[in-house]
Amino acid sequence: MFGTFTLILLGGVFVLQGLSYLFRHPLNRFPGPRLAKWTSWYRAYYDLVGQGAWVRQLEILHARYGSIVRVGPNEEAAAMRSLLASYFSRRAVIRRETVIREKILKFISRLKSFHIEYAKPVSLNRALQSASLDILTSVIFSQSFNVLDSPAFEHPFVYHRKTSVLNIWITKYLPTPVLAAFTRLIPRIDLAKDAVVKQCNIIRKEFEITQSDSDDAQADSNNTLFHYLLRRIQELLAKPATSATTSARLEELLKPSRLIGEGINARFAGADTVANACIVGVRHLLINSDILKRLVEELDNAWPAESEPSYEELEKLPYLTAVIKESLRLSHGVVSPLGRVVGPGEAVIAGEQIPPGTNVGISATFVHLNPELFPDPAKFKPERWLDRAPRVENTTEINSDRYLVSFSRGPRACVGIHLAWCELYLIFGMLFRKLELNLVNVQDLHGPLCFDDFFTPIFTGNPPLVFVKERES
Ligand code: HEM
Repeated sequence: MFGTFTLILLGGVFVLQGLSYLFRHPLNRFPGPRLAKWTSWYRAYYDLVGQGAWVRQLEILHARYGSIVRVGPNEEAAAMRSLLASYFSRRAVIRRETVIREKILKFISRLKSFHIEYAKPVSLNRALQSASLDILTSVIFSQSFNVLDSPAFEHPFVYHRKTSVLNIWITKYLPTPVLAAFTRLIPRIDLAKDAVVKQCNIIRKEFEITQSDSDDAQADSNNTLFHYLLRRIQELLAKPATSATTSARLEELLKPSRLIGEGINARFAGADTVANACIVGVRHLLINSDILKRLVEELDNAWPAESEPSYEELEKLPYLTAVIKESLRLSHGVVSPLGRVVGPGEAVIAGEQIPPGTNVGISATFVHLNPELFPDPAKFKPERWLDRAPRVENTTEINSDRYLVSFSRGPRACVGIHLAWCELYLIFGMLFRKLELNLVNVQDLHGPLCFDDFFTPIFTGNPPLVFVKERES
């Protein structure tokens, strides 16, 4: 009896709070679906039941309500960061170039022997995902995950990717016990969770080894992410001028759970994003022979058979650069709107005053596919990045680097940007200089390239299948 009464009381408070929120909230003047103003389960429906359909729903909402849409009760979407930024600085990345190059050579050699080993064409998406995971893990950890060694590029860390990322939305909305029951009920999700847990365990182990190996932590040659973070935080703590507050903050960063978390974060932030840019770029190159021909010509001229240009030399190639920018534009980076909090003062967005404290977010897709910024936006056109017309006053600048927001902008932008660029130059450069990819399913690749929104996009539809041959130099 008492229990029922408490439930009714709690339910009443919840409904009253909801109603007052609904009618008195300062964001009420912004249009949007009624349900979304009241509960974040509106979005959860598209994330979970629609399995990555949120960005598609946002397109519909923008078409219906205009450029600003209220999509949640309050949503329109340091020290560790600066340490990560210096670990991934341009100079540090260039120092690790040989490690990246080695993994790409391994990738290329696996592609070359694929049809002899398996008597079938290579499915490129998984191959590229495997390569990017091995490159990243070999750069930041003492050993790479070596998924490139797996038969037919089907390592579980790559194979279960889609179901693994569904966990992002499940963990966002469900409390842990419900989540545990849910994953056990659906074996596919359980398997994917297993793949994620295994990767987290490898990273945890890597941290424990680094920690126990404290003498080596001083050695410059030991350049893993954990060695670097432990060494730098300890150096900062040892500085005589460090205040008590700063020390407390640094001690907090030294906690194993925090550091392991950063390793896991880097693993999941830095592999699929690079793979996606490659998946999009390679696919478009394979179905646009003129673009491919121009790229290969540029590479052949800059790269005689007997030499291996460095990343810094490849960066100077204009067409290769344009191909990479176009691949980044159409792969978007992160497609879920990235949340930022307005403040301390008001902000003006699309001509509207937004109160401080409001969570706002814009998906990179709406920028990258805006025809006013990128004319004919769905088309893969590297030429748009070359010989851009000078900006005419009071007009929108078109095809501008300013609107290439795959890495986001400002203080929360990607810390791995230099590593990503280096990987992309070397992957695109080496792949198309060294190999000939003969597409066997051209009919599957025409039509728009669609994706599901799992924070980063998961591209749907059939992947390119290719037979690979070494190019004659
Ligand atoms: C084409 C490749 C990449 C793209 C498009 C990309 C995009 C992004 C974006 C948009 C963010 C901001 C997320 C937010 O605001 O919450 C981000 C954050 C981040 N990225 Fe990347 N990224 C790429 C590659 C990498 C690589 C190679 C690494 C290396 C580990 C990396 C590590 C990170 C980390 C650690 C963060 C979180 C930074 C923070 O906590 O503020 N990313 N990335």
